[in-house]
Amino acid sequence: MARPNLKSLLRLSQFAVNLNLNKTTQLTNLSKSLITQNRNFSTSKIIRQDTSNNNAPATKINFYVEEYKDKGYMVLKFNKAPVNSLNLEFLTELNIQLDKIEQSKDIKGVILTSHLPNIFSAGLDILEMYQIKQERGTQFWTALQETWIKLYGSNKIFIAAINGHSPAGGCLLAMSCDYRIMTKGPYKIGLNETLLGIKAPFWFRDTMINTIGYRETEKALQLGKLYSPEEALAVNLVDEIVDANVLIQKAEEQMVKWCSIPTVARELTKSSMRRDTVSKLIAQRESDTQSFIEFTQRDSIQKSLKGYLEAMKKPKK
Ligand SMILES: CCCCC/C=C\C/C=C\CCC/C=C/C(=O)SCCNC(=O)CCNC(=O)[C@H](O)C(C)(C)COP(=O)(O)OP(=O)(O)OC[C@H]1O[C@@H](n2cnc3c(N)ncnc32)[C@H](O)[C@@H]1OP(=O)(O)O
Repeated sequence: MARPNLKSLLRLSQFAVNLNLNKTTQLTNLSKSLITQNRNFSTSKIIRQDTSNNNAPATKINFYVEEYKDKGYMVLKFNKAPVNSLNLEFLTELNIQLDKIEQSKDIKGVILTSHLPNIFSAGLDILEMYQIKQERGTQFWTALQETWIKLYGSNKIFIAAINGHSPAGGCLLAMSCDYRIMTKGPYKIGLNETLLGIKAPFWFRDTMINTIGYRETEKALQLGKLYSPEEALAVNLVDEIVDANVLIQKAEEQMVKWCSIPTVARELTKSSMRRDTVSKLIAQRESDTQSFIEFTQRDSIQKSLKGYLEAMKKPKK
C-alpha cells in the first residue's frame, strides 16, 4: 500500500471526511483459541472464522514462543502478518500468554519481539474501530486495557527487542516493558495519535511520561512525534540501538543481567514504581471504555476512519 501513515499523516489527519467506501468491512468473532506448548518451542494458534467462507476457517499462528527454562526466560514473537496490528483475537491470545507467563515459576523474564521483518507492531487494528458494533468495541477495548494492565503491571522482566516500526499501540507495548532495544534503520516509534486526529488515552500518556519524562511527553504527544531509533535513544524512549543481526543477542545479554538481580527486591521495586499508574486505569476502566465507544461511534470519526482505511489500501506506486 502507499504508506500514508508515516509519511503523510499530517495530510491524512485533515483529510476528507467525504469519501464513500462501498465496501463494508466486518470482523468476525473469535471462535476459539488453541495453545500448544512443547518443552523448548511452542506456537500459539488461533482459529478464526471468516464470514466470506464459513466452510474454511483459517488457522493462524499469531505467536511463536521459545522457552529457555534452564536460563529462566523466554522469547515471545508476534507473528500476525502483515503488521502485527492489535485486534481482539490477537489481544485475547496475548492475554492468555501473559497469564501463563505470570503464573510460571520457571520464567523470570520475557523478550518481546516480532517474527515479521521490519515491524514490531503497527498498533491498534484500525478495523476494530471502523463500523464496529458496541459489543465488539467493548470487548476490544477491554482486551487492550487487560493487555496493558498485565504487561505494565507484571512482576516479570520484559525486554522489548524492537525490530522495526512501532507506532501508537506498538509503542505502548514497547514502553510497557522494562528495557527497550531497537534495531537501527529507517524505523519509527512513538505515540502519533494526534496526527490521526485523536488524543492518546490517559494511560498511554502516563506510560510515556513514566518512560521519557513530562516535558518530552508534552512535546511528543502534541506533535504526534514518531522518533527514529537515534532520536528515541536520545530521549530514553529506547535504551539501546543495535544492528539487526545482534538484536536478540543483546536482549539476551540484558535479560541475563536483569535475571541476576534478587527477584523479590526487584519485583517490589518495579511494583512500587508502576502501581499507581496501573491503579489509575483499573479505577476508571468502565468510563475509559465508554469514552472509547462514544468516540468511535461519532460520525466524524467513522468518516475519518473510512478515509484512512481507503488511503491505506491504495496500491503501491
Ligand atoms: C484516522 C482516524 C483514527 C481514528 C481512531 C478512532 C478512535 C480511536 C480511539 C482511541 C484509540 C486511541 C489509541 C490509538 C492507538 C493506535 O494504535 S491507532 C493505530 C495507529 N497505527 C497506525 O496508524 C499505523 C498504520 N500503519 C503504518 O504506518 C504502516 O503500515 C507501517 C506500520 C509503517 C508498516 O508499513 P509497511 O511495512 O509499508 O506496511 P503497509 O503500510 O504496506 O501495510 C501492510 C498492510 O497492513 C495494513 N495495516 C497497516 N497498519 C494497520 C493497522 N494499524 N490496522 C489495520 N491494518 C493495518 C495495511 O492496510 C496493509 O494492508 P493491505 O496489505 O493493503 O491489505
